[in-house]
Amino acid sequence: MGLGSEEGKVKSSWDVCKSKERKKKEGTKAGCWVKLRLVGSCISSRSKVDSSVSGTSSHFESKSINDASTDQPAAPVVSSSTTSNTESNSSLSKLEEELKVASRLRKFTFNDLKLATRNFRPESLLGEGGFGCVFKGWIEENGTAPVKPGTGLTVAVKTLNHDGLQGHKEWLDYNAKLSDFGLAKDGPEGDKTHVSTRVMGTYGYAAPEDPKARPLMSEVVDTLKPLPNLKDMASSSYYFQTMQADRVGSSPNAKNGVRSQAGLLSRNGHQQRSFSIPHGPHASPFHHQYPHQSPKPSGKP
Ligand SMILES: Nc1ncnc2c1ncn2[C@@H]1O[C@H](COP(=O)(O)OP(=O)(O)OP(=O)(O)O)[C@@H](O)[C@H]1O
Repeated sequence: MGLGSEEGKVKSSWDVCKSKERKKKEGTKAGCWVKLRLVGSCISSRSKVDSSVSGTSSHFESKSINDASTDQPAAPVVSSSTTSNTESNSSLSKLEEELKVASRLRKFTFNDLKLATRNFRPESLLGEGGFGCVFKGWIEENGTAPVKPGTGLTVAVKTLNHDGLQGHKEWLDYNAKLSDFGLAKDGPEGDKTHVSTRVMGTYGYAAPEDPKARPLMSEVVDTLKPLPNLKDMASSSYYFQTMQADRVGSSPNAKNGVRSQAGLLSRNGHQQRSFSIPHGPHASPFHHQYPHQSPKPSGKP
């Protein structure tokens, strides 16, 4: 990315950034989020800012802008060589992959980036995106320490807006130790009649810096084994039953042409409540989500 064309924008962008910053400082004590890229080169791993030094909440992300570059300080990207047939195996290899990437992370302090960009000074401003300003800085080739301008690696550091959510998800993920063991089943959607038996959910997530906190996949599988047959659970659910009834009712082959309402099945002219709802339709968590009529357009005006 050429820097010359950015020169004209620098002053005005900086003014915009500064005045925004001023407003934010007055209104909130929220931390500064930063994102980092190499200029004309790349770091193949994602990195995180340690905000403990500055006491502010900071986020750092390195992004490749030139994947063809081979002069890299970070380890090469590990290729995925695991060929798994089962889902748990592929999940396992995915986790392994994540751990390998995590082990290559560089951890920056806010101060590192502050010094690298010479205190985010106006002269270091490269430009402004929708979510914040981008500054030029210099860090050592194989580490995180700031170095003199013109030496080491040139990087672009983005300070994310205080009230923006860019990078928020990654930051939360990084901070999570083990979380969300919730499991869910894929229900039928639209035209699809197939009910997936695949269990969706996060088996567990360990912070990259603490891989020991991650449970072994075999432990996860053992935990899941005693669960009741999820396929049966799904097909006897209120959601599935109602969906089926609605589909039969809206089918052109439906004999009596009576469409079902949520929670009621129409068979042979008799109305009966779906057996999967012991306490009526309000017992279902899907009650408010599922439309009473088929979402499928009828094709008629
Ligand atoms: N690596 C870089 N080298 C040189 N200039 C850069 C670099 N990265 C960003 N810039 C400058 O900073 C400006 C903003 O970049 P940024 O990545 O924030 O843009 P964006 O993706 O449009 O923003 P956002 O994601 O906030 O909407 C760019 O238009 C460019 O002028």
